[in-house]
Amino acid sequence: MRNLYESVTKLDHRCYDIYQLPEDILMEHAAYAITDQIKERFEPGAKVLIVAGPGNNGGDGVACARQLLGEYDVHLFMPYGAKSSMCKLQLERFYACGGELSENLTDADIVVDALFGSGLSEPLNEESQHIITRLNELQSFKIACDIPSGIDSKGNPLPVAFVADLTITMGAMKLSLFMDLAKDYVGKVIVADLGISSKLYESESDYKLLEESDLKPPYRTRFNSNKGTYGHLALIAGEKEGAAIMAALAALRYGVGLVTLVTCEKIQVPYELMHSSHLPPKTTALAAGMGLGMEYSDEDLEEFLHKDLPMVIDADLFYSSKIQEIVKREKVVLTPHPKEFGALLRNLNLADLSVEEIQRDRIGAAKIFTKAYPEVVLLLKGANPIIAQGEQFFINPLGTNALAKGGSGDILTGLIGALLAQGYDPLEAAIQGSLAHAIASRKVDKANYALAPSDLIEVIGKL
Ligand SMILES: NC(=O)C1=CN([C@@H]2O[C@H](COP(=O)(O)OP(=O)(O)OC[C@H]3O[C@@H](n4cnc5c(N)ncnc54)[C@H](O)[C@@H]3O)[C@@H](O)[C@H]2O)[C@@H](O)CC1
Ligand SMILES: Nc1ncnc2c1ncn2[C@@H]1O[C@H](COP(=O)(O)OP(=O)(O)O)[C@@H](O)[C@H]1O
Ligand SMILES: [K+]
Repeated sequence: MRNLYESVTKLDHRCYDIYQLPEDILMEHAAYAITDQIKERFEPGAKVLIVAGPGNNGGDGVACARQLLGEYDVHLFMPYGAKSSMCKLQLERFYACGGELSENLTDADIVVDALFGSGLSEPLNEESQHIITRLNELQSFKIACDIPSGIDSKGNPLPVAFVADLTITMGAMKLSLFMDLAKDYVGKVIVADLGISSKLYESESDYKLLEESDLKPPYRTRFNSNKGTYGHLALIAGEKEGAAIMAALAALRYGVGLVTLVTCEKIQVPYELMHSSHLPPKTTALAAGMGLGMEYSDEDLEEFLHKDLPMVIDADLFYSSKIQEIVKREKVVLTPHPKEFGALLRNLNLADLSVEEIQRDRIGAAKIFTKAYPEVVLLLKGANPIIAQGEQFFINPLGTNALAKGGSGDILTGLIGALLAQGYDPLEAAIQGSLAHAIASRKVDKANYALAPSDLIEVIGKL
């Protein structure tokens, strides 16, 4: 798990004021992190095009150009010259080392985008848009310095933004790089240490980035155990019972001892699942909402949901008035996708936001909910799901687009339900369920268009 920050300005200032590390030292390290990646990936002599802007993001690029001079075929293009004092200083050093500016954009093995970083403050003018479009067309390996130019501080791409293979972000991970709308632009994201370890550079943060090493599957450690030791998950099956069946199969695969589908009607269920018209008395957690439809009366729902059990709620229940009571309970995880989240916010009279408004400020939208219901765990689905409770926010960047298919969400509900039933607290169940879901999506040995829910269930057994 890594810290994430809205801005690192405060952290940079701590370096100047407390650690006595001036901007020059930080910038030299920032530039070297880019140089290092180029040297690791390309032989000396490779052609490097660096596009540097007028501020300190440009300064990083110019310093990198100087570090590569003599060993690589360096082309430094500066459409707006150097304006910040550090950028000017770097340019003087570049000239002193024999560097010359390029007049044009040129094809290259590697492109470094150091046009704008955290200082992007206005819409891109036509020239910048043209430059970025041209860079995006090149077949080069593309590195973004700090943040791809054209992505704003909330992670929203302007109409034109640089598409990187690798983003080297300076000092610490930024929230903006892990918003859904930025996912097609950032490529792989790595952090550059700026001459000081991350332990000293970073301060506490309420925002965390989940990593593969955070996954802790529910391995069994007790030898003297029986099915009851591992909990009993009840899933309410509704109009589209397939959704609850998939969730139930995922739950069984993720370690829960007993799984029962609860339904008003007699349905065919796979032989490994149980089936009942009542909530089993020893139920340890509930999952409800997926495929529920509108066939249940409030009384039916009351019968199934009356106990104060840990529960994960999904899909159709976000549209039901029942949710107004559920969010007041303890041990609740909600797993809406953005459209369902909009409905939930309206249902609770918290806000009236469109899907686009939610996606442009996912953290802000999540905060509207967590401020009103700080006990409830919210998992806002998406390309990079956000898991939030109170003031804590976790982002899971590990899932792939293979998950963009009907049924993926049902599997997630099953995984979270399985962990709740096995005694995980709701926040941990949501984090661990989301990690298992995302990591499984990478382990399915199929083309990314081919993933079916059953493939995910299979792989979940081999994490
Ligand atoms: N502060 C520090 O100690 C460090 C800063 N670093 C770098 O510094 C960057 C931030 O530098 P700055 O604050 O100078 O900001 P930037 O370099 O990101 O951008 C500011 C410059 O771009 C111009 N500008 C902004 N938006 C524009 C637009 N849409 N069209 C045309 N011009 C535009 C501004 O007028 C200003 O000249 C970081 O992203 C990072 O790359 C790193 O060197 C690490 C250390
Ligand atoms: N492009 C993507 N990258 C990563 N994860 C994704 C992507 N698209 C969808 N997912 C994940 O897949 C699941 C889809 O859930 P949902 O939209 O509820 O689908 P369904 O209701 O059909 O099961 C969510 O967990 C979401 O985070
Ligand atoms: K940049």
